[in-house]
Amino acid sequence: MTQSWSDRILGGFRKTSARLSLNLAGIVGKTRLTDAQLDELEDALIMSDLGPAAALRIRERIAEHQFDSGADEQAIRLVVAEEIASILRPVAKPLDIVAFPRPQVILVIGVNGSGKTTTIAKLAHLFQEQDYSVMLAAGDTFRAAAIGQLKIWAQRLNIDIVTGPEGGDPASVVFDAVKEATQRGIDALIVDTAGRLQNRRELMDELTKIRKVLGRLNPEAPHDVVLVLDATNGQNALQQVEVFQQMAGVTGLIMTKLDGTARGGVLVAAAQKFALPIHAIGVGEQLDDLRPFDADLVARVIAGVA
Ligand SMILES: Nc1nc2c(ncn2[C@@H]2O[C@H](COP(=O)(O)OP(=O)(O)OP(=O)(O)O)[C@@H](O)[C@H]2O)c(=O)[nH]1
Repeated sequence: MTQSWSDRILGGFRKTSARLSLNLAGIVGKTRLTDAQLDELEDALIMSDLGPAAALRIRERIAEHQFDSGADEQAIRLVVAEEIASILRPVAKPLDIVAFPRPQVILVIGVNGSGKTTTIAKLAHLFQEQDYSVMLAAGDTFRAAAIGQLKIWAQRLNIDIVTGPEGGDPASVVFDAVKEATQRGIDALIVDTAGRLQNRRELMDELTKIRKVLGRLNPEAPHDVVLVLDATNGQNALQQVEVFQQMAGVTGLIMTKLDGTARGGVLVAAAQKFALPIHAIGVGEQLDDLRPFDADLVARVIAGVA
């Protein structure tokens, strides 16, 4: 039986939600919580991967809240859900195709294994469903397997892909791709990039060069620099945002693998800390497993009131 969308989302946030539940159990107050109870609550939120800043914000909200019918677990959860939603709502922004002139160039970055290739395929599929024409560029020339994987997806999606030789210059692949996409009036050009963080200097040079070449062809390009994060990485994902911010100037995030054993609370921590748009979330390995990011649903699931 296939799982529903909210079941999958539940999957990805179950760990966070369960830990929060465990830690909230037993907190019962009158119209206001005591400082000790607020401390307990704040700890519970931090342990649920929401991060210290979001935890403090939620604590303050609860501290000022007047629980007229008593502060039981459910009443507290509702306030927690509302505050998480208010952290998430401003960052929930789909990736829209608006570039003029076309194409909109979307650079996709992230460490190897984060789900970058699959996310590119899912994004391409999403745009196709919205009747946009899409082209791919295999800018990770470092590994033949990366080029091969992307080719297979392009075939499945029936879209064109520009590739270069293994070990070739990624910037030249991107240059060719933008030229071709421009000539053909393609709406969205999605560019894969290498993700070997262990050699930061090289990667940074590579990304800088790609940006320079793009800028020469179209000063607006890249229109988007989307960082793909693996939700199962928990707090490490936050460090990756910082590193890639410095290297490539991230404009938005997509968090993947929110279906399995993910620690989805990290999404709230990222929203609070970086205020970067979260374009979508990945909840599986299939093409239609990229979903818009629904701030209210995610907030309710984490707080356990869904
Ligand atoms: N469960 C789940 N698995 C995913 C999701 N997205 C990607 N994957 C899987 O994660 C693995 C890595 O995905 P890739 O797309 O190959 O990741 P990549 O970042 O391109 O990695 P490299 O090809 O090693 O650079 C694959 O087995 C994917 O099927 C997701 O949302 N949920």
